[in-house]
Amino acid sequence: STAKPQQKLKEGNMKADLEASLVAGQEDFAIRCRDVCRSYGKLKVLSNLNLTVPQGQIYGLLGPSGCGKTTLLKCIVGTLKISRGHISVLGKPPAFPGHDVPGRKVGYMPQELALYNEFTIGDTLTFFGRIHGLTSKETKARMDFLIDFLDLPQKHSLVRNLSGGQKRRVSLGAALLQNPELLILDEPTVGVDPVLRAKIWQHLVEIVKTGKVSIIITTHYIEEARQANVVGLMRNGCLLAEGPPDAVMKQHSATTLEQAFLQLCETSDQIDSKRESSPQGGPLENSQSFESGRDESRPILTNARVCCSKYYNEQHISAALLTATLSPCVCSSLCFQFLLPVIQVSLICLCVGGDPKGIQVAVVNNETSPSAYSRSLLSFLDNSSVQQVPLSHKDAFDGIYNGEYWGVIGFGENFTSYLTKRMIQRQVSREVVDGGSLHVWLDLTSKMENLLVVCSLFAFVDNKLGRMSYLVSLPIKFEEPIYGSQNTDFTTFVTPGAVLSITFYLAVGLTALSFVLERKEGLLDRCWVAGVSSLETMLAHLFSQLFVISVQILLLLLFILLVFKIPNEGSLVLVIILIVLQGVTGISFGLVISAAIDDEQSANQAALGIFYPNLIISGIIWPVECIPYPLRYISLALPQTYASEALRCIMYRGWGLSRMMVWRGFAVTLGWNTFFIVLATVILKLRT
Ligand SMILES: Nc1ncnc2c1ncn2[C@@H]1O[C@H](COP(=O)(O)OP(=O)(O)OP(=O)(O)O)[C@@H](O)[C@H]1O
Repeated sequence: STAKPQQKLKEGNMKADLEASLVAGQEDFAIRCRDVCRSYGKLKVLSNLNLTVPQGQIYGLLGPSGCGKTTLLKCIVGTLKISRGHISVLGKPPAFPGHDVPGRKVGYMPQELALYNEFTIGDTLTFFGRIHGLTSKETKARMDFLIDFLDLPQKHSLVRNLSGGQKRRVSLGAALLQNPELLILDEPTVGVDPVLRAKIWQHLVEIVKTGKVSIIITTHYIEEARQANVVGLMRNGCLLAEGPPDAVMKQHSATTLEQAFLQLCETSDQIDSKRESSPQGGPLENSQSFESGRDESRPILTNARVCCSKYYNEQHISAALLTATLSPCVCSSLCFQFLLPVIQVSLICLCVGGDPKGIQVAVVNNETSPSAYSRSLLSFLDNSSVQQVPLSHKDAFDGIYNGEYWGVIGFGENFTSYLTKRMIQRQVSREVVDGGSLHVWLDLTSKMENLLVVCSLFAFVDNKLGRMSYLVSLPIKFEEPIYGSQNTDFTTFVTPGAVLSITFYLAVGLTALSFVLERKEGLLDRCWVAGVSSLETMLAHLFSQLFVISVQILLLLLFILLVFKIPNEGSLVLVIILIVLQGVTGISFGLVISAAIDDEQSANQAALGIFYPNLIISGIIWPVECIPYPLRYISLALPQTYASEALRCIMYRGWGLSRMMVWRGFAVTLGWNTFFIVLATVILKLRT
C-alpha cells in the first residue's frame, strides 16, 4: 500500500521535470491538447491526452501501431471531432470561425497517400498550389525545388506509375509546397530509403530554425525522432512522456529512445495491473470515461469553409477541383464513359422490341388440292419470322408437346370451299365458319413469340384476301393513328425511358464512386485541411459529372435519332434539357449515397440495389398502367416515371411545355434534384 503513493510521487516529479524542461524559455506553443478524448463508437482511442507542440520546434510523436497517433493528428487538423477536452492549433481550436486552420497556414500529409492517381507529379503540385493560392511562378519554383529535394522522378510522371515510396514523397511535397507555418506529417518517412530519410529530417530541422515553422511528425523509426526538439511517447491513447529526447532518455537512464520507451511501457503496465487488481478501479479508468453511446467515427468534413477566402482565389480552387474531379474521366476511362451509354442504348434498340426471327411453327394442311386456298395463304406468311414445318396432325402435336414448335397452324380438308361459302353466302352454319377458319394452337409460355405468330396471320389474311378481307375480318376498324405510326414498335416505347434511365444510373454510379473513393483515399481530408469545403468539392463533382453526361447525352441522341431512326416530333432543346436534368438527378442522388456511405462496396451495392426496382416500376419497360394500384402510386412518385412520359410526349407527340404531361415531367425532375441536393447537404451536416 506504501508503493502506490511513492509511485504517484515519482510520476508527479517526472512530469514536473519534463514540463519544466519543455516550457523553459518559451511561452508560445503551436499546438496544445488538454484532456483530449476521442472514440470510434465504443472503441476508446484517445484518453485524457495532453500534448504541447512548442512554437518553432519539431515534435516527434512516437508510439506503437494502433495507439491513436493518426486519430490525434486528425483531431488536431479538425477532420475528426473530439468528445472531450480542448485543442488549440496556432492559437484557436481547429475549424474555429475566422481561424486559419484549416487553410494555407497548415501543411498536412495524411497517412493515406491522398493523391489523384491520374495526375502527374507536376499536376499534383500545381493542383495544391492553386488551392493554396500560389501564383504559377511560385508553384513552379517550389515544384522544381521539391522534385530535386525529394529526389522525385520527372514532373510529367504519372502518380499511378510511381513506387510506394515515391508516392509518399510526392505526398510530402504537397504538404511542404506552400511553406506552411505548421506542418502535420503522418509517417512521412515510411518507405523512404535511409539517405533520403536523413535528408528529409535535415530539411525539417532547417526550416524550424527560423522559429516560424512548427512541425508535428509521427514515425515508426523511433531513433530518427532524436532529431526532434520534443518527443511524445504515446501508448493506448495516452501520452506516457513528453520532452526533449535527451531529457526523456536521461529520465529513464536509457541510451536510446527505444529503451526509454520500453521502460515507460513496462512502468505503465505495472501501474495498469495494479489498477486492475484494485476493486474500485484506478484513475485511468475514471479518466477514460467517455460519453457512452455516442458514435464519433464520422468525419467533420462538412464544417463551413473557414476563413480561407482571404487567402484563396475562389476561381483557382474551383478550376483546380474541376480538373481534379474530372481527371479520372479525362484520362483512362474517358472513352469508356462516353461510349458506355451509346453501347447500352444501341443494345436496347437492337435487342428490345424487335420482331422475333425463325420461330418454328408446325403446319397441318389437310387440303390436298394444289389449287387450295390454304396453300397460297401459307405462301404469304413471313418466312423470316415464322418457319413453317409441314407435318401430320400427330407429329405436329407431338412436336409442340416436346417443345420443338411454338405453335400449330391447321387447315381443315374443306377450308377453301367453306371459306368461299363464308364470303359469298349471307348466312352460314357454325360448321362452315369453323371449317373455313384457320386453326391455331399455341404454346403460350412465351407470349411474345406467339403474339408474332398471330400478327403474321392477321397480316397474311389481310394481304391475301385484299379487297375481300373485310368479309372475314373482326368488326373492328383501326383508322389512321392520331399520333405515331402503324409501324410503331415496342422499341419506340422503351427508348425514351431507357435513355433517361441510362443517363440517371451512370451519373449515380460515377458520382457515388468517385466521391466515396476520394474520401477513402484521404483526398477529401487533405483538401479540407487545405481550406476547401465539402460543398465546394460536391459542386466540383456536380459540374465535372455534368460535363461527362453532356457528352454522353450528345452521343446518345446522335445514335437514337440518326442511327436507330427513333422519331422526334418535338423540340430537341426540350429533349436535351430533360435528359440533362435527369442526369443531374442521378448526380445528386449519387451525392446522397456518398454522403451517407463511407466505402465504395456499399456505395455500389446501394446504387445497384435501387437499379432494378426503379427500372421496373418507373414504367420504362412496361407501361405504368399495367402496374397494380398500390405500387402504381409509388411508381408515380419516382424520379423517372413522369419524366419518361414527358419525354415520350415531346418526342412522339411533338408536345411542348404548355402540356401538363410535359411540364409535370420537368417539375418532378426539378423537385427530385432539389430534394437530393438538400438531403445530401443535410446528411453531411448531420455527420459533423
Ligand atoms: N474510422 C475508424 N473506425 C473505427 N476504428 C478506427 C477508425 N480509425 C482508426 N480506428 C481504430 O483506432 C485505433 C487507433 O488508430 P490510429 O490509426 O489512430 O492508430 P495509429 O497509432 O496511427 O496506428 P499506425 O501507427 O499503425 O498508423 C486503432 O485501433 C484503429 O483500429
